[in-house]
Amino acid sequence: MGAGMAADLAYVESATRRIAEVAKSSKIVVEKSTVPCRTAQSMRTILEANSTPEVSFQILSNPEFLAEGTAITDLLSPDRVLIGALQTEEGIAAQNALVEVYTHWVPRERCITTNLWSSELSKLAANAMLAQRISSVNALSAICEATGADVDEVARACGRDTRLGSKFLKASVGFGGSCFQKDILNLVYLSEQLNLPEVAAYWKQVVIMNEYQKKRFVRKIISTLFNTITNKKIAVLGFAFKKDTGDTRESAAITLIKDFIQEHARVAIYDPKVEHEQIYMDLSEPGVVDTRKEVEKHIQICGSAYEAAEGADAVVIVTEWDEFKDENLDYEKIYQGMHKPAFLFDGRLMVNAAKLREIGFKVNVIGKNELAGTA
Ligand SMILES: NC(=O)c1ccc[n+]([C@@H]2O[C@H](COP(=O)([O-])OP(=O)(O)OC[C@H]3O[C@@H](n4cnc5c(N)ncnc54)[C@H](O)[C@@H]3O)[C@@H](O)[C@H]2O)c1
Ligand SMILES: O=c1ccn([C@@H]2O[C@H](COP(=O)(O)OP(=O)(O)O[C@H]3O[C@H](CO)[C@@H](O)[C@H](O)[C@H]3O)[C@@H](O)[C@H]2O)c(=O)[nH]1
Repeated sequence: MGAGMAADLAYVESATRRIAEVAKSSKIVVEKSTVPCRTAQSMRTILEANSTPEVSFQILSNPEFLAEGTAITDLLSPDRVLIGALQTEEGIAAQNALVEVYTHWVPRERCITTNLWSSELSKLAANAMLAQRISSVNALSAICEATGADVDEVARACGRDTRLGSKFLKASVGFGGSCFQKDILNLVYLSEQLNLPEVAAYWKQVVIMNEYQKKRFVRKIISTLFNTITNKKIAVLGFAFKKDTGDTRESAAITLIKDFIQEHARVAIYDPKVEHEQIYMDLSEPGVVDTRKEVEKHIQICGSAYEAAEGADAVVIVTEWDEFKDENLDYEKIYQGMHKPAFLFDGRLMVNAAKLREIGFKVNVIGKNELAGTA
């Protein structure tokens, strides 16, 4: 039940049983992983069934909020540390003990204490709200492309309202990463289990919009390349789900490249960090292209953006690596090596389109229309 949506808690359960088995004295058990709301209840039932007058257990929820690429800064200087506990005398004592640990490097006012269920739900809620902002701005990016509004300008104008705030409003080819989709689907499943179908549908739309954004980008590329990419060479810059990490879990690049392969394009990939083996693994598709040899027929993994773009019909920026910015990459050189017309699709709003158009590129940026500013 819940396949593809619910969290698999088998290992949480077995770890809890193991703690119950081996504990010789009272313990505070801290949930760090992201779990469905009320997971601590099952843990408590297991632990309490094994407690004795000498050995008792307290469970705390202390969700991890670090983001990849900034993990150390996030650990050393978190916006907040959240610690949830049962609001019993023993629960609050355990909560205070963990607060004490954090106050060695985190100011006390940044440690938020709540009840256990608020803490578990807040982790899912924070990720759902962050992803929702991206889906909101991505939904607006489609309107921008159709009207001549510029999604960066819209995000800046909205973000200056202190009630909205400016962060996490960067339109993109879609959010990726191991957390957002999984955690939202977890929330959707929880809502369904709680017989709240409208709530479930509301959060599910964030994921649906994310999928739509990726498909929309692919469709735009195909239609711009005269409705076919068969045998055309597409250079994909970036494979990781975001910059400064080699992680590819749920990366938009995977969906995009699989679609390019499906449309019989030749795909050249460059990412500064991702391991080549990882790329082959991610692009294997059981029953379609299921061996590395099969994948190799469709893709070429390159050592630089220049190599990937050599002889390409289109360059597609998928990950926001700094080295793809126009002040860091020699786009003149890239242009020289490409088939003409040379198309560039910016899925991360990184390049100065006007500058690249001057070089000769046909530029397409998510959430921007070439005719912007004209009548
Ligand atoms: N990645 C992030 O940025 C991040 C941030 C905040 C919270 N989280 C949460 O932290 C948890 C872990 O995420 P992650 O990205 O580190 O996952 P991960 O897959 O990178 O790491 C999980 C680790 O657990 C090990 N493992 C898996 N099954 C095991 C088992 N049965 N016995 C022993 N070890 C086992 C794996 O080998 C791996 O080292 C998740 O709940 C996630 O939602 C992750
Ligand atoms: O304005 C933005 C911000 C991010 N992204 C994309 O969103 C995804 C996720 O980015 P980010 O949240 O920075 O990375 P994660 O490492 O997935 O971190 C998220 O997921 C973690 C795991 O739960 C949480 O701990 C973090 O707080 C939460 O930010 C990436 O593909 C980004 O490129 C955008 O498209 N536009």
